[in-house]
Amino acid sequence: SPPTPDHHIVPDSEPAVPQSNGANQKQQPSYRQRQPGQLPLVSIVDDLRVGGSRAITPQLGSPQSDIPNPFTRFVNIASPRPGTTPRSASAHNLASSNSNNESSPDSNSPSQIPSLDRSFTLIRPRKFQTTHQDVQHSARLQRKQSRSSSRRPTSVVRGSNSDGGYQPWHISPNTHCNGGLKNAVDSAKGRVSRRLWVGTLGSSTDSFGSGMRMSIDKRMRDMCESVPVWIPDGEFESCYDEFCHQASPFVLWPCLHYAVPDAPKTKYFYESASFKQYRSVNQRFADVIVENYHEGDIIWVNDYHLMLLPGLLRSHPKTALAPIGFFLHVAFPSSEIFRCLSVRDALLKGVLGADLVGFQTANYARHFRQTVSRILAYESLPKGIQVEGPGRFVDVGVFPMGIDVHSLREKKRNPEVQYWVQLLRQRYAGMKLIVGRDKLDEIQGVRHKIEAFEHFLKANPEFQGKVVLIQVALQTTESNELAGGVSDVVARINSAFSTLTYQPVVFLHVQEVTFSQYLALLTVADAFMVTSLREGMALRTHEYVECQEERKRALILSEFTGTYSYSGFRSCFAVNPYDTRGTAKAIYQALTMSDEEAASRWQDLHNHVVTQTAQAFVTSFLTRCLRAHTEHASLSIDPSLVPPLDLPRLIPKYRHSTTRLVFVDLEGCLWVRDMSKSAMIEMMRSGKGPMVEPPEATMQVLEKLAGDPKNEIWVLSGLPVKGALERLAERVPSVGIVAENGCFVKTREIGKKSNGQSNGARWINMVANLDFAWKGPCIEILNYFTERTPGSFVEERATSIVWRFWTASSHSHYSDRSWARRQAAEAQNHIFDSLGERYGLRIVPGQNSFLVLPNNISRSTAVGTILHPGGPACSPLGGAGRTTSSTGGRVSSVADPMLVLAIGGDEKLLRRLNELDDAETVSTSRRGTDAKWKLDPREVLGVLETLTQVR
Ligand SMILES: O=P(O)(O)OC[C@H]1O[C@H](O[C@H]2O[C@H](CO)[C@@H](O)[C@H](O)[C@H]2O)[C@H](O)[C@@H](O)[C@@H]1O
Repeated sequence: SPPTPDHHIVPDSEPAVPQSNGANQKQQPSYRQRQPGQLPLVSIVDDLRVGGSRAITPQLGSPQSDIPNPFTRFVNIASPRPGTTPRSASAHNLASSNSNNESSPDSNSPSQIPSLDRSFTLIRPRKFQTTHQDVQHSARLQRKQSRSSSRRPTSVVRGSNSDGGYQPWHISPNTHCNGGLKNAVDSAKGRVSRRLWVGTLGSSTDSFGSGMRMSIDKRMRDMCESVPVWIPDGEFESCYDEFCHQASPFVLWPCLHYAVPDAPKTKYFYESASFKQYRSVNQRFADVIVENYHEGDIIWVNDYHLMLLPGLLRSHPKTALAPIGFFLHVAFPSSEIFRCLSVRDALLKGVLGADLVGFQTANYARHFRQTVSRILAYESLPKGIQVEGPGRFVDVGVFPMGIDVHSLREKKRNPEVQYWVQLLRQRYAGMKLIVGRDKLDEIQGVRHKIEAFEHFLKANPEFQGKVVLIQVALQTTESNELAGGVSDVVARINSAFSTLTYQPVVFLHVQEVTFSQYLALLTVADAFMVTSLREGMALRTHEYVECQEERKRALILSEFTGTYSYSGFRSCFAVNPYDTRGTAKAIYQALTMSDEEAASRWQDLHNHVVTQTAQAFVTSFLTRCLRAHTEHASLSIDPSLVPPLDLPRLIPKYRHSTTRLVFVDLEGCLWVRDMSKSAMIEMMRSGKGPMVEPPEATMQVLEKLAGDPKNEIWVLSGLPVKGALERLAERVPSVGIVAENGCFVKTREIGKKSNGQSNGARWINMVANLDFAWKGPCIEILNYFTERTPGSFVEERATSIVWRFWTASSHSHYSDRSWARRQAAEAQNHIFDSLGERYGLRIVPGQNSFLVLPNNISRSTAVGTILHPGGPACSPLGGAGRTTSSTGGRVSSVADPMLVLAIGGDEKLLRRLNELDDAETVSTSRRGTDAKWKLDPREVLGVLETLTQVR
């Protein structure tokens, strides 16, 4: 068997290279043809639910933290298509052309003039609400919508058309529906030129006739960059209210937030039909997307309501090759919790239809990887999941959502906000205000918060009459307020501590507060308090920090929120919401700290808020999605479609090129089937490298090739310098060598100096200035896994570490190998989580081993240095500082090669070289490839031998 196939998939931080490759033209997604540096155009499909009209259920909408409705957290990002320039009509025009009856509470404010950047509400006139029952139904649905309508960029609502004039429907601005995701995507407009939001219309649509649907479809598309998904009311309710939200039976929302079910509920859930409706809703989304998809689009699916959608799209012929991203805005629990879901396999497989799965924090991402590995038995690597079967790889990444600071600053300047600031200051003069805003859901810990406040008042009587908790709450279901016991606790505190002029808890429903009033509250607050038992992020804390620019007061934050996991937020007062006494103590500390301490804490928080922005979130997610897709696209190309190397075509080109640069892999290519596996293992284990050297045939071919003055030959290897490569360098000094996957480069010796000494060819350390403090802890982790994995061992190299987890002989039991692979996956996750980010490491998986090395090092980076003068700093092996090679500042002596020939299995490198005009790239991998040609590794020596004879 060949020497260890050293790590051919070499992902690193460099952006994927767009390319055009004749051989695979049909497979090339069109986005590759876009201009360099230009992101594909974005079509955002967003929350379009009908209902939630503010006329009926006015909402508090936070333009920052609230993201579009679950059903609309779906962004379809597309390349610009000729002739589809979006219309630039403003929403104001839109509204006035359809109706002069806007009922927005904010519509008097000049800053609320509608624009396309805002949400819209399509309002159906009263005339259509024909029966009492209909009105009731509409109101009920709209109340349900209210939990998320504040996040909709657009909604269609049954509302009142108060001027009495008849319009089939009209659009009015919905300033409450200014979703965070929409803001984020809008604010990244410079990079994403077109979007299409896809979402549901929300409230009851069963009675909408086909004519009305068609005109809504048209208006949505023409004016709002949106496409509605029409879902029957019953199906919507079952999917959203039952499968997505209901606490009993145990379904998605509680599960993702660690609410463990009790047995009877779980049993009931097995029999529940709501999953069928969930699937059907996901299918309806898939149908609409397929209908609207054009090659070059990126599809971005948002949140837990649409977990099956990526898989459905991947299995449809039209979207099978599309770039698909999935982002989960909420938490993802430990595998021990997720495995309680009876439909766990289907949900995970659905999500894995994406090219990229994104999470808010590293913990959620790790939980997901572990869950997939444990439940589906797929290989879980730090970079993502190796999906079995079709040979796909799915990237898993962390993309913390943030707020659009600029847009919030603009909203703060609204005179209405200032008006309310003054009013609140007068009203609560001499008192301290604690503000909170939460979904009224047990998981957001509102009851815990109020109980802690009660404890605080009891323990600190001097604060009685002097501190008010203003709690804004968004009711999510009709019963959970009572079930959570929140009203009871509020009533208890207020009856115990109220006086004629003082009420300790002011409890408001979101609908009772305008956004301006809310911003005013954030501005005057002495503390903001979040006590979620679990939460994806908690961006309302970011809004609070931004609103406190002047006062710089405290943030009291649950340690179970995604926000808290970011170091910038460690300057809050962290609380464990289950610990009432501890939380009460934090309230006391927050209200009594000195101004200096407050300012210093706030500064840390603020630094984080302005760095982790919505724009950064959108840009990094989309860029990574595209990159992941590009990398995966070549893997999923059917290898049989890549033509075998056409030697008769290559030879004339080779003959007529007077300067040739040849890159060829050593292991698995120049060196195949020569060393027995046991000899190789022995060599690695004992470090007795010099005892083994590449086969004689390899040496001879290299000698002949390098002996041709027209050639510059580079051998690429994952092996360490010591051993086989040293022997190769001695035997064929005129060959350049890249060792340890790019950590070392040996320049070529090109003749002897007059004194008979060599011209100074030397080994160059490409990573001399890097911090290698990670090696100790990494070896420690691997030693632990070595003890549990028979036959495995750690191989320490100068700049990297290899763990060989499978060295057993062929008669070992299969289960031993799968055990070893599981251990390897666990070990990789462990190393990645504890050391990866801190030290900038990456892990490159091989068949029976994996390699840990610095992030910015790869064969492709080393080849970049060879090709381009003035590349990254290099220093001599063992030495420090910068140096130049023997060729006077550049590693290669060929300034402008007429032919670049690359043969090997490093897909990233081949793809990069494809960019060069005169490159012939040949893949020896059995997988799909973007290389121009493929070649059986056993034929490589023969091909090179033939080239040595070309005259
Ligand atoms: O109420 P749902 O329809 O179930 O939607 C769930 C919540 O979605 C949004 O919050 C989530 O995303 C936020 C931004 O990424 C994140 O900060 C938060 O922690 C997540 O839960 C929305 O903002 C909430 O109002 C919804 O309840």
